Amino acid sequence: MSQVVYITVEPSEQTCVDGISQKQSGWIHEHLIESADPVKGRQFRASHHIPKGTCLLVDRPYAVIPVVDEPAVNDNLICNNPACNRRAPRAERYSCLNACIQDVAWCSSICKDADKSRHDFECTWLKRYAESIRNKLGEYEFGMLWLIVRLLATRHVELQEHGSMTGSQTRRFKHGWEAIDSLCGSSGTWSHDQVKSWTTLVKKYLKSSPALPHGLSTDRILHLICQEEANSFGLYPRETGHFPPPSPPIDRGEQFAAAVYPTAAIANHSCVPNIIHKPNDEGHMVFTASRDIFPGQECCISYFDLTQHSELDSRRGHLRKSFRFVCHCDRCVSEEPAEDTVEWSAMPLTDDTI
Ligand SMILES: C[S@@+](CC[C@H](N)C(=O)[O-])C[C@H]1O[C@@H](n2cnc3c(N)ncnc32)[C@H](O)[C@@H]1O
Repeated sequence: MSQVVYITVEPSEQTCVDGISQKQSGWIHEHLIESADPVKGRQFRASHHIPKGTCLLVDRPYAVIPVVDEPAVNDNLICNNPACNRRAPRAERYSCLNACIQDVAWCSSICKDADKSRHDFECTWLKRYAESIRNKLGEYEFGMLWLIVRLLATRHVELQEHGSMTGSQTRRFKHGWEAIDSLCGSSGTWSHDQVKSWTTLVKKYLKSSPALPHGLSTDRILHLICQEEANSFGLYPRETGHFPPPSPPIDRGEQFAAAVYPTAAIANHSCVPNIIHKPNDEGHMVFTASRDIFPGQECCISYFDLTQHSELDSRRGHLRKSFRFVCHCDRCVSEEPAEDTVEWSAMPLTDDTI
């Protein structure tokens, strides 16, 4: 293996200065702890005072896909080696010899070689299905299915390297496939019609086969889609979560990738977030405290650009539609007119309400 591939370092051994990761793997601030909320589920809390500007988390994606228009000519396409994820400018790119899809490229021959076993897992599937999925179902569905294939590819590499899934008993947070396995989201989270449509996609495109040898049941893959849809991040070049929104507003830029992060996925949403998040140049998700956070306080990000939805109805409507939950952040609860309290929380998350 070359020096740019996976470097596995215990989180405690790593340092983070001014929001910049010093290592290739994940890092978690010692005062950021996991706890549980009866309504929201898992959450991050501060165990001690965390000063504004503190870097809290640098998390490496378990799987990431590029999301760009016209990949062949787009300089924002990222290197497909998951240990790199840096931009792969057109002039310096290495493509797949099997010519699977143009979205797959590496920034150097070292990255291409280092990514061989992971890409081999997805290559036949991409060659066989990518074009027809894109033509029939569009870019969103293709991206979702490809991200699932990449989750399975990383699991495949993890199994090859360790023989079994590595345990997290000695760590503060689960990692690897074990962390992906424990992500929230199930068929109960999504509408009946949505689950029915995903079931059809799983049977058609994601069943275990020689083209996609994952060995998992169709139910498990359906569950993985439900988890991925509740936990994946869009990657934008600039920060998300400034509150109050600065004037003029900060445009977070155009999405260039989508990813699933094992630890960052624990962060709940708040419409008055105390964490700003942004991917670094290697696609690692970096959390930074946007104000002082006091012991016991929940640490939250914003799941969307807060300048796009300022009123309570607009914010809650957006979260219900895109993420299928009723926001119970401090700001939404405090802005609820008394008579609305029952209405919002009693409203079922069925298709006709979104
Ligand atoms: C990315 S996960 C966050 C971690 C999650 N709480 C867990 O248990 O793993 C997103 C899910 O957390 C819950 N959630 C996040 N923010 C919330 C909020 N402001 N109000 C209510 N539920 C929230 C919703 O169930 C949502 O689907």
